[in-house]
Amino acid sequence: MTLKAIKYENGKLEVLDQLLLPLQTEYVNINGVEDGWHVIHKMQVRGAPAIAIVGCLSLAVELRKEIFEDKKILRQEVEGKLNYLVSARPTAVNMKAAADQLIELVNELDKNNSFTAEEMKLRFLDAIEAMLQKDLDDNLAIGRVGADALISQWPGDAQLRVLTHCNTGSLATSGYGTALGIIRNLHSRGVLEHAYCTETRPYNQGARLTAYELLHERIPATLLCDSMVAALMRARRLAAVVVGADRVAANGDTANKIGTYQIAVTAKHHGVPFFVAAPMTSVDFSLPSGEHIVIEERPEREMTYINGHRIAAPGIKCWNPAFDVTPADLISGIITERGLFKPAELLSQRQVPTESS
Ligand SMILES: CSC[C@H]1O[C@H](OP(=O)(O)O)[C@H](O)[C@@H]1O
Repeated sequence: MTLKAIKYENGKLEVLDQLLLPLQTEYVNINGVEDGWHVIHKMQVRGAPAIAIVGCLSLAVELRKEIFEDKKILRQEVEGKLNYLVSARPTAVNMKAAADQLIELVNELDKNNSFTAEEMKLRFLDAIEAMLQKDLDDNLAIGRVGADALISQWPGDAQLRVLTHCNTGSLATSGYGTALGIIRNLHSRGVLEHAYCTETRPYNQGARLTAYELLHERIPATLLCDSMVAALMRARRLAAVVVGADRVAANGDTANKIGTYQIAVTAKHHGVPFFVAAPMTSVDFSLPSGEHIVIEERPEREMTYINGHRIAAPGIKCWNPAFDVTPADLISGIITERGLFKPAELLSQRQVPTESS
């Protein structure tokens, strides 16, 4: 049973407060989009897919409480609140992509005179609530595709040692995870020798969240400081690095948690295949390359304090980008629910419609 970052039932939404993990397990009630915006912005919930799901569900919670008689008012309220939710964190594309799709839906429903305002609202709510299962289905598919890919490029029947960065598991999605889902799948097949997770300063998604998920399921794992990746690759032959993504550009350049780029450079130097695992909802075909991706900068306090204790010299200037961009030429493959693609092959998926759940 994997950890649940998101609990949603009959219009009630709760999110696991990830700022308190792993030592405290507390759920936060989400009563509307204001709550949704704040838990995303403060990173009480995080992870590209989870951000989109929680953001949209926070709108669903709010709409369920209202009765609408005017379709135009419903459409305007939906558009305004979705665009507000997109502003909570700028780099991950999933919330923006979901907002665009839902705004397109609500405009279609508004123009369709066979629907009353309440029927339009119910159709809209169904589309939002379907995101949970769609994301889980995508993650299970990514797990299968990714495990097949890693096994096929690893000689013989030797077990695999895999490194991952940040947290891309059940705590970043609706369940199972993306890159961590591949590690779960390898473990379930009995072919994972060991997983290595980096602490992922300064938010410590690896030390606090990924390590927690791996221990929770008794998956053999070792925690590394971010500075230890090169030494590990020199000491142990890794089968692959697999990481998540916040926004993949059309050419395969990938924005992911800060530190991903230097792991990719290190992997290239050591001849370790480097894979990105992401659902197609994380691909932004409107961006030709990664140079156009907006990189969120977070407050310096997130670097200079741990649990309220200052760890850096008072007064030192800080730079705290939450993401970096790994160029496509450092990426061996992009693992999606539709299959494994080389970065240059990704564009072939641009017009392929996403199956509804
Ligand atoms: C499947 S999660 C994708 C992505 O999101 C994480 O960022 P954050 O924890 O700041 O939301 C990290 O970059 C993961 O790889």
